[in-house]
Amino acid sequence: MQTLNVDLGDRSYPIFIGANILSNQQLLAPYIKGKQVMIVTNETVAPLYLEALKSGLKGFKVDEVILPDGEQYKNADSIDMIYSALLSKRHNRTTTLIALGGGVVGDMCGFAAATYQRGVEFIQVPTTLLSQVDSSVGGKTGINHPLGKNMIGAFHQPNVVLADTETLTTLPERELSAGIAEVIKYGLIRDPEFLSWIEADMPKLLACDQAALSKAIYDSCRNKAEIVALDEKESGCRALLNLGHTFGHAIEAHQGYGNWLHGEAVGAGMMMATLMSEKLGWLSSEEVGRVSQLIESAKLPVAGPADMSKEDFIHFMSLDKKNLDHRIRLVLLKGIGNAVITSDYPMSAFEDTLVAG
Ligand SMILES: NC(=O)c1ccc[n+]([C@@H]2O[C@H](COP(=O)([O-])OP(=O)(O)OC[C@H]3O[C@@H](n4cnc5c(N)ncnc54)[C@H](O)[C@@H]3O)[C@@H](O)[C@H]2O)c1
Ligand SMILES: O=C(O)C(=O)C[C@@H](O)[C@H](O)[C@H](O)COP(=O)(O)O
Ligand SMILES: [Zn+2]
Repeated sequence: MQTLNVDLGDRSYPIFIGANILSNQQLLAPYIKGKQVMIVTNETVAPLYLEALKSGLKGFKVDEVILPDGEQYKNADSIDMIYSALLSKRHNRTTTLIALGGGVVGDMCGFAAATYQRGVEFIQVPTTLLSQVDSSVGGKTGINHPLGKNMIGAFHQPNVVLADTETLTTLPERELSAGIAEVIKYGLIRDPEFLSWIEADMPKLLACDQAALSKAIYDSCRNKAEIVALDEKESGCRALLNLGHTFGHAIEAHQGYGNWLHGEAVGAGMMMATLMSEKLGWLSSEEVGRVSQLIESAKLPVAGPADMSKEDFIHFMSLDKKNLDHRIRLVLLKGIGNAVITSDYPMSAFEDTLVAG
């Protein structure tokens, strides 16, 4: 088992990465302050891992709420299901929520924890590659709105993250690829050495090789933990973790949540950010080719939906949370491993990218 720490002073917490750890009472119990526990999971994950998790919670009063499965259910109705379960089972402020699932479950569980009785504690037990490399770390929680992705939420850090790599053995291939999008992102924004490793070991990642996945998870979480420690609430460098997301969130919202997986939209979005960086003279055509080859090798899309117009992109991107002064702020690449956030670019370069996207 590997351990990382997210350094946030008296709110610091560990990330444990290893096989068959989600039923380990020694890892869970120290991060549950009271006697009550509410497990938040969904219809797909519950039959796979709920009983294993409960076996590591002996002596606690454990309840569970099983949500419908899908990005389209990352909404207020699902949050209300969690609140109703907590209230009907008389959970008080000493309760601890446990998110058992991917990023959708984790974001909603975290938001319910941030808001139930003005805030209770929670634990992340991520079970997709994407949630193990990204969503379970850093405290971004929330739900979608029809007008935009993740538009309602809160920053609320977990007490601990248990990334059980054994759970990835049941993950569909399409979901594995979606998680690799966020892994590639760390290499592109700040870690060129990691990017070279991803390129070389892509076949192992796609084959669900445990050693390769463990390294990808560790190095992704290391990158994310470093950024979160520097800029927890995204007033600066944390925005770089949004590479590809301004385009990608527009794709998800336009296509209807759940049609494009988040990681697929991010893959297409990172390609669009790369192409725009080339138009600004910041990337060479060889570098663009390298990024395209890498995203494609992960079985991810390298372009947006054919039925999405320039106006569709602008409609959703103009609502993005990073925007200031009515200018769309984009994370672009001034080189491989060198991301910047800017709204200072020629509109022609932006619009040409949207048309090509
Ligand atoms: N908070 C953050 O920092 C952050 C970061 C990245 C992404 N996100 C959010 O995360 C979401 C995407 O997360 P995701 O990619 O994990 O999607 P997801 O949560 O929808 O999970 C993907 C699918 O895999 C299923 N599943 C989960 N674990 C499984 C397992 N072990 N075996 C088999 N099936 C399993 C799920 O039920 C679902 O059908 C998006 O809403 C995105 O906005 C948040
Ligand atoms: O943790 C962050 O910060 C990220 O940007 C990680 C992203 O991969 C993730 O999709 C996040 O939810 C997007 O943030 P948002 O603020 O644009 O919703
Ligand atoms: Zn993301």
